[in-house]
Amino acid sequence: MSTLLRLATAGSVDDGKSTLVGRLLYDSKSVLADQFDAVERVSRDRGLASADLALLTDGLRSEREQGITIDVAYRYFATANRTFILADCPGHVQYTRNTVTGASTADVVVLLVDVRKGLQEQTRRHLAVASLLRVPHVVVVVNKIDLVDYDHDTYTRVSDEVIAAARDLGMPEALTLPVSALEGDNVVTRSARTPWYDGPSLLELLEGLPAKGDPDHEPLRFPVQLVIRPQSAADERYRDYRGYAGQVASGVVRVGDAVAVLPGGRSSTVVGIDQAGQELDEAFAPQSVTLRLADDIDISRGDLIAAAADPPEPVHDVDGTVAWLADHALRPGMKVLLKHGTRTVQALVRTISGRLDLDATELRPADALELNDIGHVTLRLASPIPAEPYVRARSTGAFLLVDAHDGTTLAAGMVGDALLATATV
Ligand SMILES: Nc1nc2c(ncn2[C@@H]2O[C@H](COP(=O)(O)OP(=O)(O)OP(=O)(O)O)[C@@H](O)[C@H]2O)c(=O)[nH]1
Repeated sequence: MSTLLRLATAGSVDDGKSTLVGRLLYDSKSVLADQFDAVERVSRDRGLASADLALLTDGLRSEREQGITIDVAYRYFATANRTFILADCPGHVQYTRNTVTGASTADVVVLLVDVRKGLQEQTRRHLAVASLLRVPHVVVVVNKIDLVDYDHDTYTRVSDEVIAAARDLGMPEALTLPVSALEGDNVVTRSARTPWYDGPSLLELLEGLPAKGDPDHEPLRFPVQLVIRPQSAADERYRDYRGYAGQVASGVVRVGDAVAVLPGGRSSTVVGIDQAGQELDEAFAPQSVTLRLADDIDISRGDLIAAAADPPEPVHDVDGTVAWLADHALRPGMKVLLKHGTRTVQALVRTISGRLDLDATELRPADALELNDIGHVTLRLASPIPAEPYVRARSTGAFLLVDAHDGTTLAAGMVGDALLATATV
């Protein structure tokens, strides 16, 4: 089993995310010497006394991609014990969009709080999003502890506040720790300046978190990205070749497995699993492979190959919890595109059944969802999708709402009443 850990950072502007990530990369020796030289040079040019580690992170952000990752940069780094994929979300105004994007695939969210400010509205919002997205672990870094002279009581007050808020949002215990990203206290090594804290450093904590669940216990979900049929294969062996390429979204697929193809519902058996010219006996999430089936079924991009014993039901109506990410409001009657796995269908917003009130942690009636609101909606689809509750399957329970005209992402959504389940726990 891989010990890969996906982490996302979140926090309000200036809480120190860039500095923390830079410190983590630098102190864990994940930064190349030439990158650090460049940071020292720029810091000197700007008249700073010491290297500004936030510059390491800003370099990372310039690697932004298009589309859904537009506001999030990903970076791999590794220690002797574990490989990490870091989704770094800038803390500007549209914090929810970034948090949702980064956190939707994360095993752990590292949430920063400035010890002098304590729990903020945005901290609550980030906790709510992490809770909705069922991120397995939340680590709250109580940062800038150097600015309160490493005071134990101040830390405890903030830590207690955060833990209570997390509990109100139905989250399992949030872990908290005192940190100075600037000075490096408790980031990679434990600090002598916080003798009252006997827990692990941030890196030790991240290295020790349990890895993702065993894919063997999850049902197979394989969204088809591409149908492969060599038209003029010179080699006779490939003349009748027909394969379905994609990425295993969850579970394991083995040769001989019975599968259902959705939304049509036809069933078949896996007779081959190909990957880069090799034949495999099995493949598991998140491997990209090509499946061959025993029967000649009409399958196209956007279909879902699922375990025959446990297939999701294709539905025309979807109840969902959405984080609204657009500047214009979401209102009933609006027409959008819904992207689910590799399938895109037209959708009509029928009702808004509520908006999450973060202070009361409950749903309140609403006519519209504004930028960064989290709410519950019902959607009618032009053609069915095999949707299943997000609480059951994170990979196939998630969807995006997209603007039909310009393709921008309007909302990140989760099938089902994740909100109510969360808010009433
Ligand atoms: N004293 C002290 N200052 C810190 C600490 N961490 C960050 N800072 C300072 O706080 C300011 C903001 O830090 P950044 O890392 O840029 O903040 P950010 O949250 O990443 O902000 P964005 O990149 O805009 O999202 C900078 O001046 C940092 O040097 C800390 O632990 N102690």
